Amino acid sequence: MKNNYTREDLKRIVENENVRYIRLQFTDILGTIKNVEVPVSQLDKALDGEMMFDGSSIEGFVRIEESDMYLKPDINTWSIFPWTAGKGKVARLICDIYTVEGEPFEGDPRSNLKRVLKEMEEMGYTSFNLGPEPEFFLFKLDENGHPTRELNDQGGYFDLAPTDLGENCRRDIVLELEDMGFEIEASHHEVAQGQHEIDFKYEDAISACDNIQTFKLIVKTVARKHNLHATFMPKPLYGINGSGMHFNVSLFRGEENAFYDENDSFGLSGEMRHFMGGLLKHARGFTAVCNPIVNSYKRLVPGYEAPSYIAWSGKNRSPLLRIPSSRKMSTRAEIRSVDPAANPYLALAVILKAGLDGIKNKIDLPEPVNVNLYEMTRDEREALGVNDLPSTLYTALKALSEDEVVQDALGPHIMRQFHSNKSVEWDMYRAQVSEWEVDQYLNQY
Ligand SMILES: Nc1ncnc2c1ncn2[C@@H]1O[C@H](COP(=O)(O)OP(=O)(O)OP(=O)(O)O)[C@@H](O)[C@H]1O
Ligand SMILES: N[C@@H](CCC(=O)O)C(=O)O
Ligand SMILES: [Mg+2]
Ligand SMILES: [Mg+2]
Repeated sequence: MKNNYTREDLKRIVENENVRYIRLQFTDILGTIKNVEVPVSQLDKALDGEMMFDGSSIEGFVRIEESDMYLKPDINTWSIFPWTAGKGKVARLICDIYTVEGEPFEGDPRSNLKRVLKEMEEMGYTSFNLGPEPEFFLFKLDENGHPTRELNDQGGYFDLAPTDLGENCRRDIVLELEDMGFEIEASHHEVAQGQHEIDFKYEDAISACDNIQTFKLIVKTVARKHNLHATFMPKPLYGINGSGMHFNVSLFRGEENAFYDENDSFGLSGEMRHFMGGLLKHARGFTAVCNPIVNSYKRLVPGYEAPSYIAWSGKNRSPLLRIPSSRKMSTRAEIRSVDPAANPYLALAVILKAGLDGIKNKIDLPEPVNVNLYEMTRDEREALGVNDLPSTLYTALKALSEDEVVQDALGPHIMRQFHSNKSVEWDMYRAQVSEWEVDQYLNQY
């Protein structure tokens, strides 16, 4: 979704399209999109990277004493929000964050991903590609406009109307996404009632993460217009599938997919096997980043097409990694644990770093597990050397503290802020008394 506009192009577009405001966007450590909105008269100043904001007001960024930060827009991310037609349109530019000293800010997830990508380039690769598969639920709003957990349809996987009442909403979402330059590959109802998936074409790491952030914004905005609430919460309802955001990834060297080898019996290169070996080795360490909220772990349980065990397969959907059957340019690894609560820039940084560590250290890829892991006993899994993914945010944070490669992928600033913020979240959660406990214990004890 990158364009190649010059400053002059933007000025012409502003004039022709009657753009009145520009949102300068960035993402904080927790994955939330932040905006500084400026009138279009400030376009030059913004493009010169001279717009300042107060970093101390952003969670996990900096202390009051060092709060001034600069927003440096990426001109290739210019886009007009299609729903702002009328009086005056609003456009956005996605920004990197710089310190007053003119250095990329180490707490900025987008700049941090660029740092890890440099390491990849030094190893001879030219791009890391990501095709994400974000899933979400559509729920009804109550009479006060607040979200409920009441589903608005009874549809199932690939069902068509009239059962799929969310279809009109999803179709509108796709149209708005296309207006913003997304190349939509597929859009369908997911396995659970009220659950949807829209897949867009893979792009290089930074553009793909920018796309995920834009995608979430558009899905939520359009759903509201249909009087629905779209949620990317990983497991909103007990007993049915949760929402994942599978990451399909590949490393390219120029026009060549470094994961593909036509001479290998599976069509997979040695680099890919080592990359996957690295992913498996660091899977426990990177889980806190890819599954960052308490609720993420309610999804990573057996039986709902989400992984709970560290293994790979070419066929089935119960392990952490799957190798979809397409080859040549589409040869890719699908990481099935990631969920849509993850900060995409951070999740991709830890995944890339884990894979590169596999290549650097020639980490061996174990044998695939082509049976349904959900149906195996712990002893059977242990006999195959299959470990568990962390089952709570607490165990995931502990595994993160023990994995230096994953910590390096975050850098010390993000690591410190992420870990302390998430530890507070866990402490708040563990003191709660849930309905399940009351139902189980109130009478019995
Ligand atoms: N070389 C590649 N590198 C990274 N991503 C790729 C590559 N080739 C294709 N993709 C992306 O992979 C994604 C494939 O999504 P698709 O829904 O087909 O996967 P799936 O795993 O079969 O679906 P599901 O898990 O929902 O059953 C798309 O975003 C596509 O653009
Ligand atoms: N919803 C499932 C994935 C279903 C699928 O394979 O598309 C998950 O939580 O990951
Ligand atoms: Mg899916
Ligand atoms: Mg998938």
